[in-house]
Amino acid sequence: VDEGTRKSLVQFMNKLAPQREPGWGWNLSSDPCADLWKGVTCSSPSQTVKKIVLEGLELSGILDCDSLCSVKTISVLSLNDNNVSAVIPEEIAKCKRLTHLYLRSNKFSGKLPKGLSRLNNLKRLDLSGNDFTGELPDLARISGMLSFLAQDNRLEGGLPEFDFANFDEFNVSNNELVGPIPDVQGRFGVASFSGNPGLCGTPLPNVCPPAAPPKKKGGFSLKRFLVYSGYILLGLLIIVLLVAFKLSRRAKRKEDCRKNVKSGTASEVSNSRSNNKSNRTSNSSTINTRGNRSEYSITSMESGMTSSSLVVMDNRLVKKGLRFEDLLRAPAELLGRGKHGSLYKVMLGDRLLLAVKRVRDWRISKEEFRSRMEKIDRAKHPKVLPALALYCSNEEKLLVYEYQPSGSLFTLLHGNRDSQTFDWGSRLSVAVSIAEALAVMHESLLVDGIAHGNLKSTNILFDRDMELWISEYGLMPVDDQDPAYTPNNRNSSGRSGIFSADIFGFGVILLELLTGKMVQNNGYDLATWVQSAVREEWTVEVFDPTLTSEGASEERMVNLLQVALKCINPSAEERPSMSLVAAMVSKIKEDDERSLTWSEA
Ligand SMILES: Nc1ncnc2c1ncn2[C@@H]1O[C@H](COP(=O)(O)OP(=O)(O)OP(=O)(O)O)[C@@H](O)[C@H]1O
Repeated sequence: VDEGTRKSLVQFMNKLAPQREPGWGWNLSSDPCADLWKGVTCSSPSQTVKKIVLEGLELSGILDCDSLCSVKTISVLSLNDNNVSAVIPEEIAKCKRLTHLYLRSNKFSGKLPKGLSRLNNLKRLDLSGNDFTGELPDLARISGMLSFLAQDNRLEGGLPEFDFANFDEFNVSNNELVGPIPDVQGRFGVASFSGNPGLCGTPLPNVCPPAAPPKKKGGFSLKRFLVYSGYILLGLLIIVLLVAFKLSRRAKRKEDCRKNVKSGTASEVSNSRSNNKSNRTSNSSTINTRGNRSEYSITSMESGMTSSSLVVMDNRLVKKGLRFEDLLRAPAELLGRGKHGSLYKVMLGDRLLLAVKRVRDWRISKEEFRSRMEKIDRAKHPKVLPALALYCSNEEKLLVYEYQPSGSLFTLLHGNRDSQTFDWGSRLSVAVSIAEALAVMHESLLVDGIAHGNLKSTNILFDRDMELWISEYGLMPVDDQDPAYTPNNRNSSGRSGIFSADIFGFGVILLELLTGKMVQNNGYDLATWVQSAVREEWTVEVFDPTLTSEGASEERMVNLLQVALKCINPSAEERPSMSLVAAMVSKIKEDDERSLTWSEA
């Protein structure tokens, strides 16, 4: 473990337990992993600190998050049953990798930091048996939480709208909370909420008072009358125009349809991506073909699908009452035909745009498929695009995702984006986001053996706010013909080949980010080219010229290239784990940011 990490850990412990037993380690002359510091767990091959568990040790200092959170690899902190006091500092927000935070039965006090709600990877949080006051931060924005325990404090204010469907533990009893209890979906009883005289609604026996009627607005004025009549007239005009437009479109469609039927065939339009240029023909009844776009309804894909096999996982779609028939009837546009299936853009109602993936040739029973998708859904990582619904019969598998309007990493790198450049800092951020998300997913789904299975730049999507999403996680069986996959081998950390294939995929994404070059043949061409370039010692020539002309640090590009080369190591067993990769990439980004701050200063 490097010296910086050791220093930070010792500082953290100095604040927590200034007097401690010498046998614990926790000093600068020893190593937390090699010398087995008290309560420290490291990941075995990479020797990075993963967990700190210091329970029931009469620790009576304070929590120094500044030092703790500078060790980026920590995912578990437990200080249960000690005497740690004062507040949880705002800097806790920097512990981005934390998945488990246990602070039960201590002497913490004061308000909870807002930064707690920025710990996007948090799954379990135990704050019970302290002296916390003030309102709860908006923890409901952490989408993957599984448990929240905060009983026996003095917390005030209302409860956030937690998504109780995912929780297996929840307790806020014996506090000073007020207001209605959100819908707990029958999962938690009175014991989870009792001892808060101001709380009301199910499951507590006291009914909430009716909401106060909205305040009456001021009296009627001529001005307001004129404004409202103006709006009404404008609304009517828009409706008339819309109806006229729809009627004329319908007439045109009928006309086109008649022409298509006459000509006897309808052409499907190929994937717009370069690797899939050939037009195919189909005997499906295509509704309408305009320019290089096709409109289908999904009905044309498949007959014999039954409504009963649609599983709707997203609350918004449950509320909308999504039925399988709605999906089948909606207009759909073919976006691509990849190795593993086709992707359709489907317009549901006026506003909701969906991406429906039809998976091809996957011999997995419908029960297995469903359970696999539910496990992925439960892992709920904020950067992994959740499936909104799924359909499975033994022959056919469909996955429904939200359509992401800002394209993929592939289009960002290789598309025609005019003057917009994708700079070095943004590329590093993308690399860190993907690596960190995959590290958490690999860890959560290690036992189930579910990796992404098809990691590539077309599966890294951006939403309207250019937030990154990893799409199609676990949707494919890993191709056992793929040399990146070594089915029976387990590497030294016990990971099966399926996870190593993801690490290879990530390595290729790093190469794309560094070289700006397109990938063909699953990334082997790019990997081989870069490997030979590095052997020939013309490393610098491999980098994307826009990066070099932007002045991106050559040293850090080389460092990132070295990480990429480790990931694409032909021997799957020698590839590093995803959490080690994430730590290496994050370190490069931190160095880059630090050097920027220096040069600005
Ligand atoms: N949810 C989505 N929203 C918007 N675009 C998407 C979405 N999912 C995929 N895409 C884009 O649609 C195109 C086609 O997707 P598809 O999954 O068929 O391609 P692929 O990833 O190359 O194939 P495969 O996954 O079968 O190997 C890709 O360019 C992809 O980036």
